[in-house]
Amino acid sequence: MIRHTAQVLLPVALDRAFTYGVPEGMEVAPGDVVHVPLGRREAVGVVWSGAGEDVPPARLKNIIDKLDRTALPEQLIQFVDWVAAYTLNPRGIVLRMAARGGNPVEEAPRVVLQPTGRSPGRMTPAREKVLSVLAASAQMSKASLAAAAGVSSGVVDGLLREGALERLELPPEPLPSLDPDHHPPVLSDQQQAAATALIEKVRSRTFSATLVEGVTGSGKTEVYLEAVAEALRLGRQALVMLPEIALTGAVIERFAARFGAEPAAWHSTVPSKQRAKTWEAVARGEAKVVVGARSALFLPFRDLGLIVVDEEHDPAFKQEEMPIYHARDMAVVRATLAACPIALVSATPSLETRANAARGRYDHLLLPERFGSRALPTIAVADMVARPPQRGRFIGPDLEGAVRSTLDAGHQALLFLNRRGYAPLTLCRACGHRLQCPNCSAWLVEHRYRGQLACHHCGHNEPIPRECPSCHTPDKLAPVGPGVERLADEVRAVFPEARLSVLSSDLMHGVDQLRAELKTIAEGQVDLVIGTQLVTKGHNFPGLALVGVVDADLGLGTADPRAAERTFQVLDQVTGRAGRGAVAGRAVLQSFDARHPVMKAIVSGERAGFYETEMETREAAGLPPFGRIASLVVSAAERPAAEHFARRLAQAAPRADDLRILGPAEAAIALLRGRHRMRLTVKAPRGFDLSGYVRQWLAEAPQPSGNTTVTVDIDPLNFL
Ligand SMILES: Nc1ncnc2c1ncn2[C@@H]1O[C@H](COP(=O)(O)OP(=O)(O)OP(=O)(O)O)[C@@H](O)[C@H]1O
Ligand SMILES: [Zn+2]
Repeated sequence: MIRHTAQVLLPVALDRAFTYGVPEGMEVAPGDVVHVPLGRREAVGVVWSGAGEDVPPARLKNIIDKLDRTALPEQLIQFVDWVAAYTLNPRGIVLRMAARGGNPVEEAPRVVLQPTGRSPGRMTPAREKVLSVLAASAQMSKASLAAAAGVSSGVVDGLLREGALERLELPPEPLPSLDPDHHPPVLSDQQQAAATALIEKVRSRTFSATLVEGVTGSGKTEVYLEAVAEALRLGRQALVMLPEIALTGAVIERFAARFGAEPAAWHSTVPSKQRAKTWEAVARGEAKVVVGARSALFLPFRDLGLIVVDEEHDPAFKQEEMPIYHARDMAVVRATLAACPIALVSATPSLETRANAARGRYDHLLLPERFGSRALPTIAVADMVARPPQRGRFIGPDLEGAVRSTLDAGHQALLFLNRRGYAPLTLCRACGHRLQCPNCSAWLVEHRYRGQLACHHCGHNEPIPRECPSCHTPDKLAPVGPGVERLADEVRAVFPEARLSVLSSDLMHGVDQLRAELKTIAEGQVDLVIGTQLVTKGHNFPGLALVGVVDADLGLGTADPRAAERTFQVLDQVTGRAGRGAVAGRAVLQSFDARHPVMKAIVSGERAGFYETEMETREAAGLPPFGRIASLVVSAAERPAAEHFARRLAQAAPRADDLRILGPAEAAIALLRGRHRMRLTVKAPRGFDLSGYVRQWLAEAPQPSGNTTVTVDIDPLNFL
């Protein structure tokens, strides 16, 4: 007899699916979530399509049972396979992203009380009050009934016992439905044109990709909300992806104001019970709009009608841990599979997306002006060479003057410094020793508020020592350079009267506190804000008149080929927080290199010119978006092992036309979490199948042994 079998993919670091027998009487289809035996354990897996391996009947194990969960849609299965094949992550690891819903929790029914019409044995004033409250609103929960009547719950219990009230179980409350016409805005002509174009795309029910490029404050959010509304009208689902979960709070409020109810949120801090509910609601097509971080891309949408990637240029869309993938790029793939439009939204698009628009692969919608009568901020560079700050200070005279006049006028100012902690480096003034992480090639960052030195790469923490660990001289350790904590000290000394808020991820206890703080700022209860990149993204602080960038050169001195692009994006975005309300905005950029093309572009607002020059530079160097890159990082506990294997790997690389392999070279962070790292960089022309090439290379090359590992990053953003 031929036994019926099924392929089951498990959410673990394996690429292949396993073959299991299907017991008599059980029916399974691709996407079904099942329990299977795995060694001596039990595991949850997903029935996959395609062939598994042949298993001799005697060794074939049966599926244990099928879970009571909505199956993963066919499209999600295809998507997992696609992402795994492109990124070279094992399929099981990618599946784990898609199966994150966890087990659905049986929802307790809502219990309410209602009158039976029978009178209690004895009537008291308290009992009368309860019954009269219920007469007005037929059903209530016990707690709210007692509260509304102003009696103890014992009174209600008495009425239940005597049969004057009865219990009723209601099904769980349905999700609030979003109304596309709840509160539509009046759009400007420019906004309306863009919105109409997007709405047309949603109606067409085919794949298209559109870059929505609009200056900060042009109303990009308002525009894509119209496309979301159209998806709602068609009864279809929409996914809106944001780079930062701190942003979701404000965005969800805007959605709620626009549609009369909150969309579903999906990110790492959503409690697991809620996640399970949301996962199911998305799978059943009941959750129509999801606002989430990159992992929302792996939700089991039933009928996806639109994807929006807001702040599409943001590097936070790239997940740097397993599975390594770029959520913006994979979102385009997802839209292709779903045959729906995708909108990539930004004030400063990535060069990749702009190049796709220039090649005509993406449509390009422009919003060149701010909404209403608001203007973009005027921007000036404060030359730190010509007019340096006082010794030991970081705010120069130009910026200090600008802050002072802003505060005097009763307006808000923001000082941006993308460095957490007190000082990025601690040095011994007796012997010159620099305090370094024991596990990484990185300096330890002083966090004075919590009295620790921390490594921002591995999370290592140690108390701040009193004496130098090298020469043992006491009290000679000195901070070098500023972090936001040190800047805060300076600000307190220079502007003692200002109400100050310091926004840095490590100073906030969770997303809720951060959101509360952002709200306080938006409401104008703070005069001066000091913030890291947390404050640059998409926030609306209506009273903010001045943005001061303390170190505008910070991102430029790196070997990252995208350094100029990144700096341009960050500076445009952070200066774009100024002047969004009634007061005009301005920005001051402190720079030691005032003539740098990035500073010039930001000051003059010559965006097109900047992009053109950057494109030319990239093209000349064969870098993305004109060429392709993959990187292979070999790491091992011992340096010689990493070096040796990296060399053997390089030797085993198949020859290919136009393809170059650089390295192995020591990675910029040569030691990370106690592992030595060597980097191989593959450069290929655009259109080259890099995933296929690297897959073949790794299959034919010697396999790493011991603790040596190889991490593949297709289209890397991070070159450290
Ligand atoms: N048509 C409109 N009617 C009323 N208010 C609008 C309209 N368009 C934009 N606004 C308001 O202008 C501000 C900026 O709009 P929005 O946040 O959508 O811009 P954005 O382009 O997404 O900005 P950024 O890229 O800087 O985050 C918001 O407070 C928004 O409510
Ligand atoms: Zn470290």
